[in-house]
Amino acid sequence: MKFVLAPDSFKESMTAMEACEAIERGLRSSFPDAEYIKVPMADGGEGTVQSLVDATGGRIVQCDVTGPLGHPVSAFYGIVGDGKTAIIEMAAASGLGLVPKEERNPLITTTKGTGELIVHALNAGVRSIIMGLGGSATNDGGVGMAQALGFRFLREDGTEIGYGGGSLSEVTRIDSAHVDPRLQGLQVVAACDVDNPLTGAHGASAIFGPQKGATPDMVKQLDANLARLANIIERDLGKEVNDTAGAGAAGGLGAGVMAFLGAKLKRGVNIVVDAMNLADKVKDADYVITGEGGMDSQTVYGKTPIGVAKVAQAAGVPVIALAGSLGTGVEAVYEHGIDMFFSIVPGVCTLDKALTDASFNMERTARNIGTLIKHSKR
Ligand SMILES: Nc1ncnc2c1ncn2[C@@H]1O[C@H](COP(=O)(O)OP(=O)(O)O)[C@@H](O)[C@H]1O
Ligand SMILES: O=C(O)[C@@H](CO)OP(=O)(O)O
Repeated sequence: MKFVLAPDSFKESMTAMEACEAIERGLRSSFPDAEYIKVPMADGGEGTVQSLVDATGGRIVQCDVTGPLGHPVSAFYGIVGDGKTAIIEMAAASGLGLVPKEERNPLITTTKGTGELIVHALNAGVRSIIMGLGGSATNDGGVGMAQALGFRFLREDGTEIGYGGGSLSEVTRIDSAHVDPRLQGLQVVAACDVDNPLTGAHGASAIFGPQKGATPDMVKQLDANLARLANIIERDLGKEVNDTAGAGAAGGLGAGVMAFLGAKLKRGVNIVVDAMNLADKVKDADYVITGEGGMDSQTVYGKTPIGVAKVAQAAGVPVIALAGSLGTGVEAVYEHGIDMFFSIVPGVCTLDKALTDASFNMERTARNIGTLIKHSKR
């Protein structure tokens, strides 16, 4: 018997690896000698660094960088086991969680710290980067990141603009003469959590600006500034970034990584599926078990359980999903390769209690599933 355990992290209760371990403990009571392949998954959002580090025997690197408001913050990134690839979650350096609610203002917040994480990783000798986009406090089109890497964004009079989405109204040209030479030959893939374009009614500013503190007037200004940046990028760097799906992720950092790092944008879970060689691992499995904290009608839009289910389905392996909460419309997942899903929560209780008991609840549910499978095989 072979089980592939490929859950996402359960927000605020279990890392993906902890979820794998709890599932394995539960199944082992019926299948003590089965093969358990633990594949801690992620979709490019929070937990991606931890999952890829855990899966590859890599390490987490802590470092101080410029935070979204320009003050130092303590951030981190991961280096996978072979030492050649870094995993960066932009939110670790430039995330909304780093800015108190009353100080949120995308006119001034910068992605410079994300660029500093890249410099740190380059100093550590990496040749490729997987970058998770989402959860940002910024709307600067990745200009702060690019500034940290040596790009200069110049005003009419040749001086450099300051930080934030507001300053982009002053850019008249981009000077690439002093860019870090190590960017040549660096491979970057960006894991986007959304597929919005850079600008317009569905763009970064209109859709995600308000949650970062933008008023309706600010949204207009930010949107116009990103459109201006896209035009200057096209003229000075020869890259068309506005309409690519994902360009609007993380306040336009999606566009920025394409323009300044030559990055490819992908759906986050697909990047992790590739990085983990999931297709190889599920080939001869009897069951694939996936899951995440909450599953609902949104799960089918590229979340981890669906990304995992697609791979399992292609290999003809049945998929079981385990979740904390099952929300409205979760039945949609049946159409996307998930054969059955279960909540691990035993009954009505507070969220605090469900989060505290997560690993016990997971183990018990997995144990019941294991017993059912064992008896069905008689
Ligand atoms: N062990 C758990 N039991 C019950 N609910 C949980 C558990 N873990 C997480 N949740 C709930 O599910 C929500 C979504 O979690 P998750 O799907 O992991 O996050 P995201 O949607 O950001 O990927 C959490 O905010 C929490 O309310
Ligand atoms: O950072 C952002 O602008 C958005 C979209 O990428 O993130 P989230 O989906 O976490 O709101």
